[in-house]
Amino acid sequence: MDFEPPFQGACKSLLQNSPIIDKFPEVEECELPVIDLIDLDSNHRNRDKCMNEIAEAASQYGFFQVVNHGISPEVLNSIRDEQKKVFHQPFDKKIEQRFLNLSPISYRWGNPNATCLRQFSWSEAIHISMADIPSMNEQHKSLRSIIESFVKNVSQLAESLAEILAQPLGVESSYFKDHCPPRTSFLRLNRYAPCPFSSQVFGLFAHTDSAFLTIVHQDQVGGLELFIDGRWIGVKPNPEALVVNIGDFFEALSNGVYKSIKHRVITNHKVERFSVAYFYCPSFDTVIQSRSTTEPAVFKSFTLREYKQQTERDVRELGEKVGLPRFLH
Ligand SMILES: O=C(O)CCC(=O)C(=O)O
Ligand SMILES: [Fe+2]
Repeated sequence: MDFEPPFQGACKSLLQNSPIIDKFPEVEECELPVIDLIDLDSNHRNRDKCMNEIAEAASQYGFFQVVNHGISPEVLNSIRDEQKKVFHQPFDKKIEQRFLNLSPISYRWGNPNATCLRQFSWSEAIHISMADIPSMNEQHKSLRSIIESFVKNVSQLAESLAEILAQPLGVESSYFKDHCPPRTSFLRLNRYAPCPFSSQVFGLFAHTDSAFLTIVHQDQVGGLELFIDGRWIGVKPNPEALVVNIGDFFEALSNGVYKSIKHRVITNHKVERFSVAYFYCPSFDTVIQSRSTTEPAVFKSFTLREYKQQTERDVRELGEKVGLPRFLH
């Protein structure tokens, strides 16, 4: 199929040099906490309870699901359809310098920096900076317009969740409006191709997200796994829900109270999988400083620029990001 990236060639030497793993151990599937956001309605008597549930899930699991999130099924289905169409374009087209008229390297596949099979990702992604959306190609009008609708909704959701999570930390209510202007976040369209080595290669290797929080719309194929209490757990897809996870910057801001949990995606032998992830991020010069009235700061303050530079260096030299441990006091 001419849309498929040459995954097999790219990870051939990694496959040869890696010890043969019979199979990834079977993981248990779990239902993440599901939080009904209808309760956030300002007059609702359950509003405080709902806010507590969000903060509790963020500190216990770092991951939760939300229903009644305000994004219509039509928008969610349309973005899935458009995403499918764009990934099913010829591979040669996708690797063109200015594919969709986005910044260079917006289209990514595999992992050119992988030094071992564990770091390879049998997937492709289009990483879209919010700042790039207005310049997207005219011939992809329908993709652009559905991205705009999705982003309009998901960015509001991200801001509300962030404000709720900020409250118990004593972070001023204007913090996110001030530091996360609309242009600084990212959208990532993911496609996980069927993989003949599904017992040995990941769809997306284990990582934490460089964001305040991430909101994921996944299809019903499944494959997302989280590392909780020393073991990997599979997330059972819920068609009504979006998945929310805490990223590194909220873990740092909250002085380790909210957890940025390692997660990965396993491949599927037969079917392709799609997901859309929205990364709620601050501007480059925002200083992220751990807030706590009672505990000493666990992390040194850093700007997003410093974090990104450190991450890029680690990926170049080690094949993967080290992340927050680099900034421990
Ligand atoms: O595909 C998923 O479910 C998760 C995607 C993800 O973790 C990411 O894009 O950072
Ligand atoms: Fe992620």
